[in-house]
Amino acid sequence: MKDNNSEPILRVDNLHVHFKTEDGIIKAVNGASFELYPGETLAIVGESGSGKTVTALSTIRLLDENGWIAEGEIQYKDMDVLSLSYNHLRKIRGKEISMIFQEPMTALNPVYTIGEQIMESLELHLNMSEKEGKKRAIDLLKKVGIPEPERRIDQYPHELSGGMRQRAMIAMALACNPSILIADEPTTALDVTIQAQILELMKDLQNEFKMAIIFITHDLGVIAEMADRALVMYGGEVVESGEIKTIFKRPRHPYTWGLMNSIPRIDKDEERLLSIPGVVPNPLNFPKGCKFSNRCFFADQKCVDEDPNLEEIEDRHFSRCWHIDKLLENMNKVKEGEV
Ligand SMILES: Nc1ncnc2c1ncn2[C@@H]1O[C@H](COP(=O)(O)OP(=O)(O)OP(=O)(O)O)[C@@H](O)[C@H]1O
Repeated sequence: MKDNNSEPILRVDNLHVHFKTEDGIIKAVNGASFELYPGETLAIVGESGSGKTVTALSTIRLLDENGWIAEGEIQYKDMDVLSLSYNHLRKIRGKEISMIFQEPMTALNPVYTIGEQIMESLELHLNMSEKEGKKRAIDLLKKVGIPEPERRIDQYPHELSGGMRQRAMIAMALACNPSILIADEPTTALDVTIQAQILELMKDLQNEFKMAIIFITHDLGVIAEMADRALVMYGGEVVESGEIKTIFKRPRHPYTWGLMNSIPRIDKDEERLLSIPGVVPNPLNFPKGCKFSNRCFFADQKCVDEDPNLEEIEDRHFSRCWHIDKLLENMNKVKEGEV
């Protein structure tokens, strides 16, 4: 949980990330800014291609070879990330800022045992002896809920079930007690029961390890319980940001509202699913005005012509929309059953 008095541990300001492709320059992130506070969970939400992963990975400059940070500032603790040497960056990656992914096999090496992989990280970053490392690895496997850790430590990734592999990857990511964990769709590939267990585990570990989490997901439903704040991204831009409770109670961007309406409600007799028509715009050729204008119920000529700024619409709640008034009117109509 966020400590309101603390300084941010990570600050990203006006981040622009580009990729060179045969078809031209892809503008994947277009001016994203955010802060991350110690111990909090910040969700980055949006459909596929909205720039969530690239934004998060840019914080440790982990971009594909054809990509670069075209503009912006990134500050981690008192360090200017964009001017760090490669050696310095390597010390931060995996130790202070670590990652887990949707597919654990991206992070786990199939030819080494789970124990060897955790111990390697401990040796590399913390200079631990083999004996100390093994003890810590067993302890970590226990913490992430892997039964019989003394035996499992000698198993290879393919010998574990999907849920257990996810737990092993989490153990590896937490080995050096990071201050930030980037979790990129960590539960998307798992069935609902295992998904709930992994989310619960992450919350417990966050309390124990006092780390901040950047939780990337396309599913607003997942973050309701998990996150303190959210950035909603569309077309490489933040279109709404704020406390998670505020965003769920009072969404102030038509895109967020659309995402919320795509969550099936089990507490309603009649399930109402208004999914968002159309697809995310091509990053080689964004519309001139608001990037969401061609899919928005409320768009008019102004939206097509002029790109709105991200404005603070109430305390620490930001939205990038010309027509919050129309959105509110419509939300009320839906609430009253008129639409
Ligand atoms: N190496 C690359 N070369 C070209 N384009 C890329 C590269 N990596 C990412 N992109 C593009 O950048 C945009 C943002 O990608 P990103 O992976 O951040 O989206 P996302 O919101 O995380 O979606 P997903 O959930 O599908 O990963 C997309 O249009 C993607 O195709």
